[in-house]
Amino acid sequence: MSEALEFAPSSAALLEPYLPPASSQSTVSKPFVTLTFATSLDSSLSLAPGVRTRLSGPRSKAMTHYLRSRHSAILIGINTMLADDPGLNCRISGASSQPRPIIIDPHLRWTPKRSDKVLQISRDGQGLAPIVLTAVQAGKWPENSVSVLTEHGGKLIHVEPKKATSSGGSRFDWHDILAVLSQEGLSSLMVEGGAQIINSLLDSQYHSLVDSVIVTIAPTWLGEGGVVVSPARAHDEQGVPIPAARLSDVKWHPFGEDVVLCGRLDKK
Ligand SMILES: NC(=O)c1ccc[n+]([C@@H]2O[C@H](COP(=O)([O-])OP(=O)(O)OC[C@H]3O[C@@H](n4cnc5c(N)ncnc54)[C@H](O)[C@@H]3O)[C@@H](O)[C@H]2O)c1
Ligand SMILES: Nc1nc(=O)c(N)c(NC[C@H](O)[C@H](O)[C@H](O)COP(=O)(O)O)[nH]1
Repeated sequence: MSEALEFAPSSAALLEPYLPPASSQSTVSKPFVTLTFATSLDSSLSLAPGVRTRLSGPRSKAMTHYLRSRHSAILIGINTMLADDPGLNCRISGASSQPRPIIIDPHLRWTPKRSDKVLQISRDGQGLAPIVLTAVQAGKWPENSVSVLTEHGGKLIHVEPKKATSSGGSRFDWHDILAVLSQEGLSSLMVEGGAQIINSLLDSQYHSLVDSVIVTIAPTWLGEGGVVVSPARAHDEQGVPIPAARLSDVKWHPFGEDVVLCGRLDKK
């Protein structure tokens, strides 16, 4: 169905200090959280909302798939789901485990169809069916969405939103998202994007939840109008602007023409 990727053990060793422990614990209070994405030099994830844009070269792409093999779940926002029709599986040859896809879809904009790539892949035994986290109450879930997801081994879970955006959208608290994933027995989570998901997790109130950050930087500028990672401004007690987030414990590793930045968020 799709190409098998190779990732050398020597490259894997470089990432090890930033990855969840290999032995998975059966009960965890909070999943190990890795924030990971591919960005351009102007901090864009894609050319425009809804446009799938290849940034990673073959070696950093294989790196991302290796990360997928090392986490029990992979999380994306609904815009990414609708824009990319992603597979959300690990395509490293001989991968011993597959991550559980988690889709953040507060208003149930996704109508699951058997032709969606993530569902085809789960039918083929090449990956797992998604869990969709939604603000919609169980009694209001479309029957067809429930049956298509259930048929594949996926499901919907209600999460109570904690705040609303200026445009009336519901926002979850990341503590609540992680609590649900712990209850599902998922001990590690790779947050893959898109930009709204990443920007919301980079809010200073959530820095203590993020265990590591692994960013692929591609040698390209996407230009104005891109989907940009740029978290909300932070301020000190006097109201003076301060950096929104900073990494320490930083390592830079070239992978082909890209560079992969590993670090840990400074806790506020
Ligand atoms: N380069 C990369 O690594 C990468 C990774 C992922 C996605 N992408 C690209 O990013 C683009 C999509 O990004 P985007 O920013 O438009 O959308 P997104 O994927 O971040 O989804 C945004 C939606 O997710 C929901 N959401 C986000 N945070 C939430 C929260 N805290 N609580 C509840 N709901 C929340 C909201 O409904 C919001 O409208 C696509 O073009 C995709 O191709 C690139
Ligand atoms: N690492 C990375 N490099 C990229 O150049 C790129 N565009 C993404 N984008 C991440 C986003 O989540 C996509 O939707 C999935 O990468 C698609 O997932 P599949 O490959 O179909 O499994 N991620």
